[in-house]
Amino acid sequence: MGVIEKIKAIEEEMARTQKNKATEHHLGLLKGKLARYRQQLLEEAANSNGSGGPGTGFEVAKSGDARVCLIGYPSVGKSSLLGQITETKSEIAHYSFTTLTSVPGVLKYQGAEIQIVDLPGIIYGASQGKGRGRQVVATARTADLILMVLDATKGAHQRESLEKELEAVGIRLNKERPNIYFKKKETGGIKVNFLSPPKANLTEEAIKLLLKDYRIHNAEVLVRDDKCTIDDFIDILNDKHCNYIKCLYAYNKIDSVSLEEVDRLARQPNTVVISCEQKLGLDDLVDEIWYQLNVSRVYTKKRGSKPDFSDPLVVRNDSTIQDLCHSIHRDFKDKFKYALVWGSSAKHSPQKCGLTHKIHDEDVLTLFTK
Ligand SMILES: Nc1nc2c(ncn2[C@@H]2O[C@H](COP(=O)(O)OP(=O)(O)OP(=O)(O)O)[C@@H](O)[C@H]2O)c(=O)[nH]1
Repeated sequence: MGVIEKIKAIEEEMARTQKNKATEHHLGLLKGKLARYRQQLLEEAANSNGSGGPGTGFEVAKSGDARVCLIGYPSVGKSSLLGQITETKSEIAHYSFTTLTSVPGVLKYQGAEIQIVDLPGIIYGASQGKGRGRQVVATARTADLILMVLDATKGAHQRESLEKELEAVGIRLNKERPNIYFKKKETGGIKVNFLSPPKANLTEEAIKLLLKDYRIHNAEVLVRDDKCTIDDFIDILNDKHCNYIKCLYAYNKIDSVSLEEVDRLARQPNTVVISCEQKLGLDDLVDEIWYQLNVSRVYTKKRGSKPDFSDPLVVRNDSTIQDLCHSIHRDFKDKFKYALVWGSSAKHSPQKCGLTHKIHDEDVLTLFTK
């Protein structure tokens, strides 16, 4: 039996199995197997150059300060959106499947450059190993933020099925990595500990059953969060293939639905409502993209001259001067002597700071080297 058939058989068995306390462990085992086979399928795809290596006209080099991937069904308006918020104008035809290769555009936000990649609108079937869907997934994994573009005139199924597809290939949206410590050992058997008694279905028995199925006989497990589920533990077992990515939902074409519907959609979490045609909500969307990326701009200034506000360095929020040095060059921190810092992170202006100083958005720094 091939992997695809095995996946199908497990999915069928899961659909047949009633969900209740008695079947919980059995379902957990099936889910664990399913995750393993899906991983195998994606690995096979990657090895056969299905992940979008050179020559497929798909993979895009990561450039700019952050990457946002657009995902959505054909004709929801991804190309129109890209045309509105980035500097790359992609051709829009009034029929489906115009986006056959990904078109990277650059969104300039107060000097920072955010790469926006439009993925082909064909993600469906990716988890079953079908065609281009796999390549879409491989690129989606590299995103700092996924922007799911949805058609406000269509029902909830479009969002649900995209989420299901992403879920099936190990992309977890708006979720933190489960707080479980797991380490394989050479000897000593299986040791399972809980910081506090489990409140969900992840019990010691469930963990031991899964580990046995994964042929892991020596390991240490510490569940730090009492709300962790069997699914969370399966994710930890398949950690290399799980990506935890933020997702922003953009409902387009709000010009074509009632105000009540716009209001209902806009109240959902992590959601922005827009109309590319009427140019509604686009500024809010760009602000929200920036906010969700969770990055800060830092301006550098040479001694005696004004800072260059047109060309910021972009670092994750909560970064230190050491992180900033690392983003300039791998070895830069070895040359670093001290920095003068202006801005909200400085106690007085300028403050003389070392490598451990935490920088804030829009700080200005002069770096002194040895
Ligand atoms: N009413 C309305 N129509 C829109 C809006 N934005 C885009 N459209 C229309 O939706 C259709 C599809 O737009 P595209 O931008 O090509 O959509 P896409 O998601 O890139 O489609 P594919 O290239 O097939 O993946 C076009 O006919 C657009 O004119 C909008 O805000 N309101």
